[in-house]
Amino acid sequence: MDAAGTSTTTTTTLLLYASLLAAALLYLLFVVRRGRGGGGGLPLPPGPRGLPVVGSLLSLDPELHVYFARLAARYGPIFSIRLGSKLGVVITSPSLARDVLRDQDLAFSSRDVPDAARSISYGGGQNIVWNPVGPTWRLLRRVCVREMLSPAGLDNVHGLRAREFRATLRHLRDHGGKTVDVGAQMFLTTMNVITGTLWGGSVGSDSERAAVGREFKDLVADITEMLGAPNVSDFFPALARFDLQGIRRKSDVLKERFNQMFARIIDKRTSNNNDANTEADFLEYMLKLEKEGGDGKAAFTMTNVKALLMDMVVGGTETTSNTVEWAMAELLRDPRALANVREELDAVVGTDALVEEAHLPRLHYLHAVLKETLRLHPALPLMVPHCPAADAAVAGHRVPAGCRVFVNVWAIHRDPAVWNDPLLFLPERFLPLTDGADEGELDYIPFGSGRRICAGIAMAERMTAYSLAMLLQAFDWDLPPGAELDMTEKFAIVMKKATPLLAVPKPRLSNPDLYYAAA
Ligand code: HEM
Repeated sequence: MDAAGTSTTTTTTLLLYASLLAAALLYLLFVVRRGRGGGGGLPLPPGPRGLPVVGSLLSLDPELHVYFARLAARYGPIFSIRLGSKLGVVITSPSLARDVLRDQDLAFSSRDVPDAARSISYGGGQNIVWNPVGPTWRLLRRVCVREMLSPAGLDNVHGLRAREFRATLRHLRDHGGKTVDVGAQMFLTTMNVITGTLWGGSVGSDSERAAVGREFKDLVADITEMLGAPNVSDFFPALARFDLQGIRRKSDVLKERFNQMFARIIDKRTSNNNDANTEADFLEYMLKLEKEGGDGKAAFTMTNVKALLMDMVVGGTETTSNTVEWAMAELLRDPRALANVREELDAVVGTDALVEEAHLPRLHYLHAVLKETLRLHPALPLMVPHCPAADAAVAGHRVPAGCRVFVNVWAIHRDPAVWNDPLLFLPERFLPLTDGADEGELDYIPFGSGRRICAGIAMAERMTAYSLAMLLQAFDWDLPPGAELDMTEKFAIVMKKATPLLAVPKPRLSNPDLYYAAA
């Protein structure tokens, strides 16, 4: 890290500590401490004792998934940790993950909404991710999964994906020999596919769309940073109104920028409403549902329309593009696995044609590479935390209502009791694709499980497979001269590579015209 970066980090850390100190004092001043919650007889899960008032906040490691894995090694597969006035409960075994996510799915299906997320999700209760399970959540999920994210919904916009992938292909071809930021490139492609699926061509020309894509990219990066930032308002909810670190103010600004972009896109669509060429895309479907007012069980408002657009744009982009970036990084340091992917691509597609989505079902090794990538680098290492609405019991321990339940997927996926050589990148462990993971025990859960399972699995699987296939079928890749691969992770709600993967593409298709073929 350079000097400027170090000083920014130091300032941020000092600010956090100062806020914590202020929070602790304010907390003591303003809050009458409540008792330890409804008895229930069962003990809380074991865990570090922590300090009065702040709990374990001062010993938190920014790499939260690794820190929690260390604590699990000491306290066991269920432990509790107090962070300010909040209690966290961390699950680190496949059988307890099954208990929480499947056997007691409904009891654990609420969310403890972080302050930043409340702002970004239009006050909470308006979108899928941060809504408790209920009629609104059901309606929103059904709308998305049925109309946009199901295999059939995805088939309807197959042409759009092909066009966006061809545009990326051309861009990389024109960059042949120059260094490319693989994750940033894949982010733009994913963003264009997702926004294209949401509102089709209503944003205008290609260059306008590229500009919108760039603006969204910065906004999504800022939002995931806000969601991952340790926030005093979350550790001491009674102090949230003071917004001591200004995170809510920043989140409100980001939300408003998104809001204005969505409003522009919706206005443009509604003013073109009589246009016979209006596409039957997801936005059109949502606007129709908004006019009807819902499904009779739950209302569907313009705020829901925007909150759902936010879910798709924020939930679908970095998760997908980071996975492709990790897969490329793993393959660039494993020539044997890379050669296997190539051999399969050459057998199924060859080098005289472009890879198409129709080829994907025959690319078994490539799918195994992606599964292995998500095993070692799950996009959401602690998932989206769950929350019991009432006191619950797990493995003889009390899990109090309102606490934040983390499932450490990252640690479960590296558990030597479950996986042979857990730290090695071995796609073969997923061949044939049905083997290698015990569904019953939930030892492989990159998309979660139960009611709250990722709503975008079909899209994620198609996009990651198509992206990786395209990058590897059409190009050879080298690291820039003198560069070394750095596989360090950076924890955030969506885990990143600490340093972006930079690599140099070299075209390998037999006919240069293929790179410029129309979809
Ligand atoms: C490799 C890519 C992806 C991974 C690894 C991933 C993983 C996850 C995980 C772990 C959760 C939380 C599950 C839980 O709370 O139990 C989740 C939730 C969600 N994901 Fe994904 N996701 C990916 C891509 C996508 C895409 C492409 C979309 C949509 C365009 C999407 C939409 C959602 C939504 C809406 C939720 C909230 C579900 C709910 O709370 O009911 N995801 N995802």
